[in-house]
Amino acid sequence: MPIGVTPVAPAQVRRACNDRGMSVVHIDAGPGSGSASVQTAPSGVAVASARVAPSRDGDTLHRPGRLASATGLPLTDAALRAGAADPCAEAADPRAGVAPRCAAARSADARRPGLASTAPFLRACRRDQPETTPVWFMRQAGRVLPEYRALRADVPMLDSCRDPAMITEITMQPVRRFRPDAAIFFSDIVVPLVAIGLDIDIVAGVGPVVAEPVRDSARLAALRALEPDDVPYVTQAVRDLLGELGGTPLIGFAGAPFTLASYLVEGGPSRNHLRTKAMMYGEPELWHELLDRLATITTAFLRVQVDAGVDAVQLFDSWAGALSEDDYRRYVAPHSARVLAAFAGEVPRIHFGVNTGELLAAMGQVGADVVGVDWRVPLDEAARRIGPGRAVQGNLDPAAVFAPEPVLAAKVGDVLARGAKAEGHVFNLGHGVLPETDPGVLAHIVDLVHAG
Ligand SMILES: Cc1c2[nH]c(c1CCC(=O)O)Cc1[nH]c(c(CCC(=O)O)c1C)Cc1[nH]c(c(CCC(=O)O)c1C)Cc1[nH]c(c(C)c1CCC(=O)O)C2
Repeated sequence: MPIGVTPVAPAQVRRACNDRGMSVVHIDAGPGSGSASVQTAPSGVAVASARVAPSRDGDTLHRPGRLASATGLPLTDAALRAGAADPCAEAADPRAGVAPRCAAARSADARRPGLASTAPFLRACRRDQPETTPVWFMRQAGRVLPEYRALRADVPMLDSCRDPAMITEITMQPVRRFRPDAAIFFSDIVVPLVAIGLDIDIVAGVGPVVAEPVRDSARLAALRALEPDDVPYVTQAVRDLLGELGGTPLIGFAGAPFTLASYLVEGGPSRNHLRTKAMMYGEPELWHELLDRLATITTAFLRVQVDAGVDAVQLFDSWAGALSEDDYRRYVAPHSARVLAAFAGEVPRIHFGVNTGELLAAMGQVGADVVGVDWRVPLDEAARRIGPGRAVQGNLDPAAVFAPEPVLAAKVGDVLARGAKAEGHVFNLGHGVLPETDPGVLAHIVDLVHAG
């Protein structure tokens, strides 16, 4: 159902300050239209959401950043005219000698204290044994959710990745629905490359498409270092999310140098990575310079996320499974190792690739605390290959969601039993959620995992 365009009368506006230090403006758009709210973070960035009358299938849409259509005003104008400037400031009374609630909330915008020792996801990453096995899903945000499809209906993928309100809302959608043990920051692996000026589009059903592939040393110059100012929306969205998430940890992520290189050299998704391997074998100096530049960009992109407060990072080397172990160790591992080493001892580092059964030991050795495993190798065998000192993440076949419930439940039970033999286990799918997946089945899997 479309959001109405009822103008907002002053009498319908209420101001408040929530316990996360955000100024909140509630706007009641009148009977049958639902309500809208604008939250202005201490930084001044406005986050809007609208509750509209339920649609026919009973879903309520939360549409951040779309308050323009709810009120007929641009988002920031709506916030300002509603007087959202800073009610928290009014609440502060320096003479009272008591920190106002809002100020306390503001100071808590670093990683949340105590979470590392309480959140099952973070405990499992550190090879502790929480009471329940933590679970989240790669690609849990996205097309399986009707509320995501509604929000993204006329917004290009990369635009949504550069809008803090959209990032926050899309990251929160699966958290509200499935109650997983971790949220994953909504973005894409090409976002840092776009941020430094590369012409890349994400084409629906295809993936990233690069206008000018990087195939010679002249094009390498385009891969300049990424500065925090290139991605202000990432910093802002992570900060806003920390306030939204309560006790749920937030995972930041980036693409690993090899997987990014494959997109850049091929110009888009590739089955056999022919041009990529041709450069790797034929021009090893150029190859290593390319991966070195990508490692620098990836490290900087993760640094922005970690400094803003994410609780863990996942380095996606989705296509590493295209390589033999020897080639992986020679041409790829040193660059991934440099990225991961930058965060040693700061936050848990998860390293994941698909079809990496033969690479599991090598991927563990590049500096991961947790090694992600696809569905092809049973987790107990995967843990044996990875060796001591690492937790595992995975590894239900993403297609198992289409199995009859008893078969699905048995498969979940098998993953749990084998994962219990590892030093730490984070339940996940063996790769991203498939677009045809019924979200209700994902919620059921969360329940099955938590029930043990
Ligand atoms: C290889 C890769 C990409 N992006 C990513 C990887 C590594 C993970 C993996 O192995 O799948 C990482 C990624 N991309 C996205 C996330 C969001 C967080 C999450 O919920 O996991 C994450 C973690 C959003 C996205 N990234 C993309 C979508 C779909 C875009 C849309 O909804 O139109 C989402 C939600 C697009 C994308 N971006 C990419 C591909 C292959 C595609 C799919 C193209 C398609 O089938 O439409 C590149």
